[in-house]
Amino acid sequence: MSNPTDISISTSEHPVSLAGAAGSIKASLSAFASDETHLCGKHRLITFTARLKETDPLLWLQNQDIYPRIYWTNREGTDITAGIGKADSIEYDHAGPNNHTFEYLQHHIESKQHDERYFGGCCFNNVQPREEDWAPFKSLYFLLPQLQITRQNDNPVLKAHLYVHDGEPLTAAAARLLDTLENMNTGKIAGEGTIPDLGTISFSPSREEWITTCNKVLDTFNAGFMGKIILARRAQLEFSTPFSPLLFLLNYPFPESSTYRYYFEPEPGRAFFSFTPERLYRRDHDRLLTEALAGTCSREALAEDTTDACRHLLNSEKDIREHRFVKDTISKELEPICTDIDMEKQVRALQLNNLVHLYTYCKARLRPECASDATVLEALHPTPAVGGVPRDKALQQIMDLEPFSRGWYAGPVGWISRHAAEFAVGIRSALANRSTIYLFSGAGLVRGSNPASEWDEVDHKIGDMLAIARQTV
Ligand SMILES: C=C(O[C@H]1C=CC=C(C(=O)O)[C@@H]1O)C(=O)O
Ligand SMILES: [Mg+2]
Repeated sequence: MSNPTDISISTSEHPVSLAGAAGSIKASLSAFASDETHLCGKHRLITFTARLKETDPLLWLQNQDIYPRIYWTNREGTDITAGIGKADSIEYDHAGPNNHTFEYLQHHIESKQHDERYFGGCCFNNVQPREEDWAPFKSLYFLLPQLQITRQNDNPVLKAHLYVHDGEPLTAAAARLLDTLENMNTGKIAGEGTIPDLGTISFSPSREEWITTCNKVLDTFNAGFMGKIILARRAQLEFSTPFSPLLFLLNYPFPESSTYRYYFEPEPGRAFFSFTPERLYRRDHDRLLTEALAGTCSREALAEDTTDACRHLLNSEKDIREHRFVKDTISKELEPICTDIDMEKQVRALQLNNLVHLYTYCKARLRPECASDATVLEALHPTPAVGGVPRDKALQQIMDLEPFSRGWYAGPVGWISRHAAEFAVGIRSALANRSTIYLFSGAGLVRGSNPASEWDEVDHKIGDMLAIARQTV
């Protein structure tokens, strides 16, 4: 077979209901698969799209019983996708340095003949053995959904991906997709479902252990070995019965907030999700957007309003130093791979619901030979907002000092296509395994950090997720 080319078929010009969209896609799909001129393997991916009347992708997803299930909202809320099923995927599961993982991803995305997005994520560091709860997540797992609702700038569409695998007859691939379309629920939502009662919560490390570990780290700063390190905590929540982790997204109380919403559920009840405010980067061909985000103040800690929290943060010498490590490292890492690096001079305050962060925006142009996601991922991940300075020493310390594996926590999560990508940093995140949910968040330690305040900072960072779990939102 020569290189198959990919095509896109639009099935409805005017917005229609979900059932109408599914019907027109089924009709186009059947017509396509029964056309003999298509049987010669000319096409690898055929994308069918139908415009939809107003549809909420998250409510649609909640109503579907087809896995994997994924969900993505960018920080601005202008780019939303909910997807089900696996048309194609890029999966890799071998321990080793992350640059191998990134190159594997690059090699596979580059070989595609189409520009559709693959959604997924990767491990923070790919060398640490992971607990069994992480098993379905792999070193790297990106997938092209079989069916998805995408809403960009308030224009929802239903998309179906007919993907013909090597050696597979077109009719078999079409039958698979048709089956998913038949099983897609187009009816009314059966009711939201509720989060069951929260039983126990335990923290790893304990507060006492955290303080001891932080003090050890502060000694390494005084000895001059290290500049910054981010230590994370894990909270283990046990519920009375298993439930759908999607309820965390459905119950998120701040739909207008400046956070990404990311959800990846490879198997029923086993999901990784994140309400992260932090962009790793956005790439469109050679144009790159990235940022430094580090340094935190909570409204609660000040018992004052957001304006005061912003003012406090912009005058906090320790937080500015904590932020500076990230800003300087990003500039240094971009230098060899970019031109036109435009890193804002002035640091700003980014307001979330209960927290304020220091934030610096950066844009740059990738050099032609560097315009690939493997190059950008290797350069930027992990920034000293989640790793430390110097990077390798910090990564080793994190593995030595944290009493759990990070898995996908703080790893790059998002989507990638041939010429574009957007990755968020998977912090303020959770791993769900039926009735157990692990929450992850961390804090940046620099010389002068106070271990007890850093413990409280992490409490505030997981505050929204804990409130959902306790049903006190
Ligand atoms: C590592 C996390 O937050 C980072 C991002 C913003 C502010 C941070 C801080 O002030 O410590 C952290 O560097 C996390 O939430 O898990
Ligand atoms: Mg901090």
